[in-house]
Amino acid sequence: MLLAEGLTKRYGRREALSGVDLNVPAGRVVGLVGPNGAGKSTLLNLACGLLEPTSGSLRVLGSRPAASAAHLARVGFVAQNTPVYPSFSVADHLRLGARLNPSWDQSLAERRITQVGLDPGQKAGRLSGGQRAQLALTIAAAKRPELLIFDEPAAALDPLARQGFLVSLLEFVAELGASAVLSSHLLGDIEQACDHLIVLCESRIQVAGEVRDLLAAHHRLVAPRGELDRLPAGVEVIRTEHHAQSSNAVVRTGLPPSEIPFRAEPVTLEELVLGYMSRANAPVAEVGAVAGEGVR
Ligand SMILES: Nc1ncnc2c1ncn2[C@@H]1O[C@H](COP(=O)(O)OP(=O)(O)OP(=O)(O)O)[C@@H](O)[C@H]1O
Repeated sequence: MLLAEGLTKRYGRREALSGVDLNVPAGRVVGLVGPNGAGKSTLLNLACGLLEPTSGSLRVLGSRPAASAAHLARVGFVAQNTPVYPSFSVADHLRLGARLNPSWDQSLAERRITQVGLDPGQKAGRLSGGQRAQLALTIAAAKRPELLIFDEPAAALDPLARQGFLVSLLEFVAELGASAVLSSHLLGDIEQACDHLIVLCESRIQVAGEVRDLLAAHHRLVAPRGELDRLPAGVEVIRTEHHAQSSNAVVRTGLPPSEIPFRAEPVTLEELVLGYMSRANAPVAEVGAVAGEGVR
């Protein structure tokens, strides 16, 4: 679904993406996470063809992004803050969608608008944030795309509206048999909705893969302080935290827990993501250390 090789995007001298390699298979709901300024919107805008790479390549559903009108119809995009036309009514948005999209599914659009309780006569500028997000999602989905891309669509919504939005998103993905990419700072949302994870920090991919595989390959270790040096080869330390008597570490390894000389517990998705974000922020000399107290 997404294949990037050496993908680089510069804005002037600022490198927003640096040599990104990615291979995400079709049929996934992908969570894209990373701190502010990491390059998430840049990656999503490249995937929609709104930006051109400076170098490297990106293929979306097997083609260059926005390669043709037919390819554009295969991708639905909901931009940050779910923009709509304020003076157009909900029904006007559906009419516009029908005019602009050859594969438009009016009955799907009308059914969803009714289901989420939107008034077709209401001006979009008077909708709440949650209602606007539902409208934008409906328009993107009524194109019947193979891939839905969302840039922080639910960031401004209250927990109940966010939940409603996520449920709608997953229902669309199931109904359309589509893939989806969703950028978010809300790790709970990612955990709930996504089966594939990309952590992007400092313009680079820190880790990417199936959530299930990533959780299986990472552990939280609890060791007496100063003893993490005894970790065997093949255990990569992602993050350590030192207390008076003990050290905790998030590690990545293919070794069975029985071969690790400390108590190994499962990690949560949040611990995993925070581990990689902290490592990306660590001073250069400490990044890449394999074990011990050098990595924080
Ligand atoms: N049009 C632009 N011109 C110059 N620099 C830009 C432009 N757009 C983004 N940048 C810079 O590129 C970097 C990546 O920005 P981007 O918006 O992709 O990050 P992000 O991960 O989506 O951030 P956020 O979570 O805050 O939305 C940032 O340093 C940003 O300042």
